[in-house]
Amino acid sequence: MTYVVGLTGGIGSGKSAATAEFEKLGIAVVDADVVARQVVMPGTSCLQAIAEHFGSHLVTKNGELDRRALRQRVFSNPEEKEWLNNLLHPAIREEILVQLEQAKSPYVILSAPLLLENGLEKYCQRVVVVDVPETVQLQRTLQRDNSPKKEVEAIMQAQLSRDTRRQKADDILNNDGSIEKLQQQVKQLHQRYLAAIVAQEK
Ligand SMILES: CC(C)(COP(=O)(O)OP(=O)(O)OC[C@H]1O[C@@H](n2cnc3c(N)ncnc32)[C@H](O)[C@@H]1O)[C@@H](O)C(=O)NCCC(=O)NCCS
Ligand SMILES: Nc1ncnc2c1ncn2[C@@H]1O[C@H](COP(=O)(O)OP(=O)(O)OP(=O)(O)O)[C@@H](O)[C@H]1O
Repeated sequence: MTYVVGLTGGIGSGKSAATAEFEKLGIAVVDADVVARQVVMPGTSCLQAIAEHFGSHLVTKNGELDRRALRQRVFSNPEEKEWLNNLLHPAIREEILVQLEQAKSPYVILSAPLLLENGLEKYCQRVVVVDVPETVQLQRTLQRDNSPKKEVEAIMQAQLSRDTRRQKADDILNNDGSIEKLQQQVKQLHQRYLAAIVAQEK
């Protein structure tokens, strides 16, 4: 399999902003959040299981998952979050591995908010963490999602702490500055990963 760089960070840390920069550099990105949407598309067994467990009202009239309703259910009830994770994480992992195999760029980014929580780093040669203070996470997510503060805080509580994530990182992207600063750091890491691949091939 191609050289895999795991990219993670808490909600609203800037994973999508960072992966967009890697894509501009011609690097394939496998995004767990995108895969998480694919596995609950209309007609999937996962969506059927969610409707059977939580109630058919979680499926909209056009047959799609009511994501906001499910978000409210699972992040206010740890047992329900556990049930959903146990259903979706195996399906997400399976599809991630398929997409990693299909990647054609010099290395591939596996972006996952729960990369470390779900042990996905075992598929990665290197792990980069997008790091911001919790206050910045909260402010940016509230602005982007227009979600209740308690809900975003519950999601943050369901994820690793900032310190634990930083300790497990091989590389850090500091994203508490401008987007331009993030772009500069991504370009530097890109050169390092290309050099690491050349060194590995020798
Ligand atoms: C609950 C759902 C439907 C809410 O959907 P919604 O569109 O509102 O949010 P979205 O999927 O974009 O997630 C927003 C952020 O929430 C965080 N998050 C999502 N799922 C989880 C989870 N199970 N545990 C902790 N944080 C999570 C991540 O930081 C994610 O980037 C959705 O998050 C979901 O299906 N989660 C379970 C699948 C999962 O664990 N995805 C993460 C893959 S690593
Ligand atoms: N350096 C930055 N300066 C200002 N705003 C930023 C910066 N980086 C990201 N943002 C904004 O903060 C919000 C969160 O960023 P982004 O969506 O990339 O985070 P994420 O980690 O992918 O979030 P999630 O875990 O919810 O998928 C977005 O609205 C994004 O445009």
